[in-house]
Amino acid sequence: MRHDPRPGFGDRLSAVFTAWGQLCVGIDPHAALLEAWGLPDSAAGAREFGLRVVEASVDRAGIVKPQIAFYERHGAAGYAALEEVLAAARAAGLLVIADVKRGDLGTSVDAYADAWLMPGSPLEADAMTVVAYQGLGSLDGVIDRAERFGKGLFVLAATSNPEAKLTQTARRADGLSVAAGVVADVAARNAGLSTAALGSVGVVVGATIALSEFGIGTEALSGMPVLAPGFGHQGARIAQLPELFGSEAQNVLVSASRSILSAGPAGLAGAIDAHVAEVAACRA
Ligand SMILES: O=c1ccn([C@@H]2O[C@H](COP(=O)(O)O)[C@@H](O)[C@H]2O)c(=O)[nH]1
Repeated sequence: MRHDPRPGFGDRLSAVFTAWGQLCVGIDPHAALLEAWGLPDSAAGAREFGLRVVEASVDRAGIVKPQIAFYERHGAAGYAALEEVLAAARAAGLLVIADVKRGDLGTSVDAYADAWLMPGSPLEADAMTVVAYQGLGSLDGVIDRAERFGKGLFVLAATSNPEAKLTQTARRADGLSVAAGVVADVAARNAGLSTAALGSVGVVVGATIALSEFGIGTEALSGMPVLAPGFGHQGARIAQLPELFGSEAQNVLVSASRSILSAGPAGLAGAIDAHVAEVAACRA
């Protein structure tokens, strides 16, 4: 029998769901939000913004998702700010998903995993988003690292943006849609790697899409964490969670950024509480 030195990400995620529910609070310091919050459009502003979201999330929600693009746009100083936000969130016990959407051939994408998942890395997170358009096999090294370090991965399958449909509903050589193929490949990898009820490799499925139009049945998502952006600002309603994901709604991370962040610093805690309550109400 295999000996797992660290608890798997799936197990940690399940514990967070039980303790705090399924809301994932986005940390997206858009320039417009920085202005609305009275913060400068700079690395210092993005740092302050991120730290305030972390502070408001503690004891209210269990998961945060920094969107790395909004730190990267400030260059090296943005990355330094991000390091502080990531460290503060992890030190506070929040589960941190780095929304970085990395993908490449094996050796290069492995280095991304070292950056975002390796214990002790300045950018260490608990999970990262990845892209499998070079084949799920290109992520073998990343998946191995995730398993070894007790970390998680979310592979883009059917994304929330409308422009994605043309590509993600295209047929692969095996007849599956690109989106359904990613889901099937992830399910196969989880089956081989984890005995946990919830695997450590999950998928990104937008809450704005109709799964059936992408050739995905909800049962295909069984046992895998599903990161679902698109709630709030992009139009999906949290109340639709059961209708969108059926029995697999229990595995969904309900991701919302602007619908929470637009409440401003004074309204932030209340907005998080309201989102948490809405998720809990439709899961009851
Ligand atoms: O399919 C996807 C994948 C990622 N995202 C990211 O999630 C947030 C959504 O922000 P909102 O303000 O709640 O719309 C953002 O960081 C996206 O880059 C996504 O929207 N869709």
